[in-house]
Amino acid sequence: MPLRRSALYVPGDKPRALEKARALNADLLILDLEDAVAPEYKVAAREQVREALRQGFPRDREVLVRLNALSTLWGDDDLQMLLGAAPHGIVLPKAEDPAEVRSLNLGIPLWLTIETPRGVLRLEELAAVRGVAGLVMGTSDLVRELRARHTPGREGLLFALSKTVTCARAFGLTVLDGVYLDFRDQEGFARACAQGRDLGFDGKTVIHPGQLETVNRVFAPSAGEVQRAREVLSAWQDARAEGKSVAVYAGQLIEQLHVSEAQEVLRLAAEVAARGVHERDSSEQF
Ligand SMILES: CC(C)(COP(=O)(O)OP(=O)(O)OC[C@H]1O[C@@H](n2cnc3c(N)ncnc32)[C@H](O)[C@@H]1OP(=O)(O)O)[C@@H](O)C(=O)NCCC(=O)NCCSC(=O)C[C@H](O)C(=O)O
Ligand SMILES: [Mg+2]
Repeated sequence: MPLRRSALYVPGDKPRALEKARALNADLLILDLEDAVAPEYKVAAREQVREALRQGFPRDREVLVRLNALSTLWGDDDLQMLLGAAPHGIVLPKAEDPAEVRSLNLGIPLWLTIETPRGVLRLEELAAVRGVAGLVMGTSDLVRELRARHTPGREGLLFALSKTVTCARAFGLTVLDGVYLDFRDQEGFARACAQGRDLGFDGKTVIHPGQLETVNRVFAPSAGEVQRAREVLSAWQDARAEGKSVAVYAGQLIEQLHVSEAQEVLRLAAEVAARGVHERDSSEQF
């Protein structure tokens, strides 16, 4: 699975943001035609996104586009534009109907936003549709629809968050956590990132460039985790060379599954390092 720690929503009606996004350290960009764009700018935004895709983005960036729901005035035209422009993926908002998702299997990977109670209830069917590559939490819509509240621990969302992660894992999909709206609050944002990581998300969607450094750091293995992974592998190799079926490292039992975990940590760390030059070069403050 590619490195997908951060996914920045970029409003499709803001040429300055579309331009700026090219140089930002987001693993994915989600060019947005849906909720970031007011109705009167929908048509212009579609043209601006088409032009941005035509001009292209850096090679190591995955570029997705979130279209308007197909039930809206704009959805069908958005889809036609995207079939021609061929981004790396199409993000469907408010996904809840597996038949509609099946009808969108058009050769471009599909990402589903899970942000309605019906979407949560039908997750297994949605995640199983051929062509679906990832699930994206839409926590703002979901909080509103559930009549829950935005709390620091996101208690009202835990069922949906965990069910989405579980379904993504069951079907081999990438899974991204929802946005943190208070984009100047770095401490609260770091806690929300850590919670998402600990729940099993691969990364998190963000709304502002100033959130990228934190999300990229939290969803990457720490230096301590990398060190531990190396030592686990070394302890395992020693144990196997001695003919043992399991190893003990730092007083803990190590089995094959822990070896696989350690290998995954090192794989992610290598991918982060490969991006690192680009990230260290960016000293811009927001
Ligand atoms: C939240 C914002 C409206 C804040 O905008 P602003 O006050 O203009 O921020 P700054 O002045 O601090 O911006 C500094 C520079 O960064 C550029 N910028 C800002 N945001 C972005 C962005 N998202 N992508 C690219 N570039 C960005 C500005 O242009 C400034 O550049 P410069 O001119 O060089 O100084 C704004 O950040 C924003 O609009 N964010 C995105 C909002 C959005 O996409 N919303 C929809 C997605 S969230 C959602 O719907 C989730 C889900 O569906 C759910 O239900 O949960
Ligand atoms: Mg939404």
